Amino acid sequence: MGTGEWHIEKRSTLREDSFSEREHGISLEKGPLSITVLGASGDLAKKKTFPALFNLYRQIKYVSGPYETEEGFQLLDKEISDYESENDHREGSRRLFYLALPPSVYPSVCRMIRLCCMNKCMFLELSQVIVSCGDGWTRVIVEKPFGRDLESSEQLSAQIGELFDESQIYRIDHYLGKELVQNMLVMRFANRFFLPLWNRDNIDNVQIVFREDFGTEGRGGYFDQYGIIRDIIQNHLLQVLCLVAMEKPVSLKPEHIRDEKVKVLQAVNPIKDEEVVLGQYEGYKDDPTVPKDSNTPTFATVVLRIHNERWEEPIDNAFPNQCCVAGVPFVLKAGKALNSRKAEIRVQFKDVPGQKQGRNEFVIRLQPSEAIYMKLTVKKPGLEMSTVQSELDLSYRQRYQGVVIPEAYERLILDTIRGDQQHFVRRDELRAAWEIFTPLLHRIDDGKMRPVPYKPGTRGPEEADALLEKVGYVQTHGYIWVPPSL
Ligand SMILES: NC(=O)C1=CN([C@@H]2O[C@H](COP(=O)(O)OP(=O)(O)OC[C@H]3O[C@@H](n4cnc5c(N)ncnc54)[C@H](OP(=O)(O)O)[C@@H]3O)[C@@H](O)[C@H]2O)C=CC1
Ligand SMILES: O=C1O[C@H](COP(=O)(O)O)[C@@H](O)[C@H](O)[C@H]1O
Repeated sequence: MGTGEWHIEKRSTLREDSFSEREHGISLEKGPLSITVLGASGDLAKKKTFPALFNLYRQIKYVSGPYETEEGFQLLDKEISDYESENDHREGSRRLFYLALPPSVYPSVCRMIRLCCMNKCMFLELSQVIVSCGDGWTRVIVEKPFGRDLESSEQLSAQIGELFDESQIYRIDHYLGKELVQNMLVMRFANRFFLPLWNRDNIDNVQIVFREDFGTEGRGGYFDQYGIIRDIIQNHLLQVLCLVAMEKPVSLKPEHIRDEKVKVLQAVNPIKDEEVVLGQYEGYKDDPTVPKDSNTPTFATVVLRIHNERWEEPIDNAFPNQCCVAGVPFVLKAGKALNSRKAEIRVQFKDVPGQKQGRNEFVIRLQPSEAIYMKLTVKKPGLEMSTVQSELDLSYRQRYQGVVIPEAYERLILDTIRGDQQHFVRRDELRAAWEIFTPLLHRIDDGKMRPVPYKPGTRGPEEADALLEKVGYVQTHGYIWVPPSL
């Protein structure tokens, strides 16, 4: 739905074999399913939502109209109801609304959906007596950024919470749909060799990195209101941090996993200004939609410390006033218009006494070319007794040849249809995420912290690498990776 005239497009129906029952017992429901994309003419819908929907082979109808009035939504309801009547609707009508919209219109759109477009109960054809609502449902997918800070997010949550139950609200963070993000808990908790090492005694620092080699390009107007912390760090990278740092959940049930995520978020210490570097690429303000005095960061490195037994250094009782030894630094780094595109988790282990060659690193590359590798020291092959840096390498393209890794949105939309909220953000989780970043965001919004300029096509501000070094990261030199040939 957007603005302008109505028009309708039909596509082929879903292949019967494209779903299978999930291990945790969620089975395919039957009955007509209507998916409505609100914000259909926008960037997100074009880049992510439609391709994902297309891959799921669903019908897509396009209905345009204003967001604030009932009229358009009544027409939408009629369109969906007609479709449901044309199909076998005895199993219940299932309606999924995907809000690819700015959060400012979420409340009015949700109100209209509640008022006009909820799934219908089924009638006996002749007597018009309600017999059942079948397995019908109405679910709403909402995109990030969900609010601008703690207060606005809570306000939004309260407004939407009056209209829909938590079980109907799917707060999407597409990083949770990425293959290697979904692998994180399996790797951590299903492998013996990680269990005893995953803590402050062995891990020196963790980096969670997002780099893009293009700027805001046509999205300057949107981006300038949010900046890189709200666009990437407060949501995508923080969600990844949860999976890296959380304790083992009681089970893989969505609520158990989300309970642990909330706990770890609540244990994050307040961010210190001296552990933040902000940057803005030169040329960002040339975009006519960006104010000339914009203070918005397009790059940020933020260090988080987690106050719990696993990650925090114990206070040395001999030096109770000693400050600043705050435990393992989790360095969240994101930037636009840099010299490369990648997203990765880099876990760097502490030095081995007497070993000078390089620290062990465990790297999970989310994109591009999914890979998990472990940098380690081995004997250099040959007659001499010398050492060299090498790797244990699980490159997905090589190891899983012919396997298609689904797009994150494809997976998450399917989860919504199945009613599985494991990879979606719960309300209390969102609140805890905003609690971490709101003070810093307000300091930036008030101009108390300013981004340093950096040249597009570089690594970003040099200060960021200096901060990384200051918190303990030691770059490995002399490591050469030889890509395997297929
Ligand atoms: N299966 C696979 O595909 C594998 C691929 N490789 C490849 O081998 C190459 C080397 O791997 P690896 O050593 O892990 O990764 P890199 O050499 O790319 O980066 C290592 C770390 O050093 C930082 N860094 C890079 N340049 C600088 C600099 N000038 N100053 C300060 N810090 C810097 C990086 O920061 P930042 O994150 O900001 O870049 C990153 O934290 C990479 O291209 C990698 O993709 C290796 C093993 C397996
Ligand atoms: O949510 C967002 O993510 C994209 C990057 O997504 P990816 O899956 O390609 O890593 C980013 O470009 C955009 O600014 C942001 O809003």
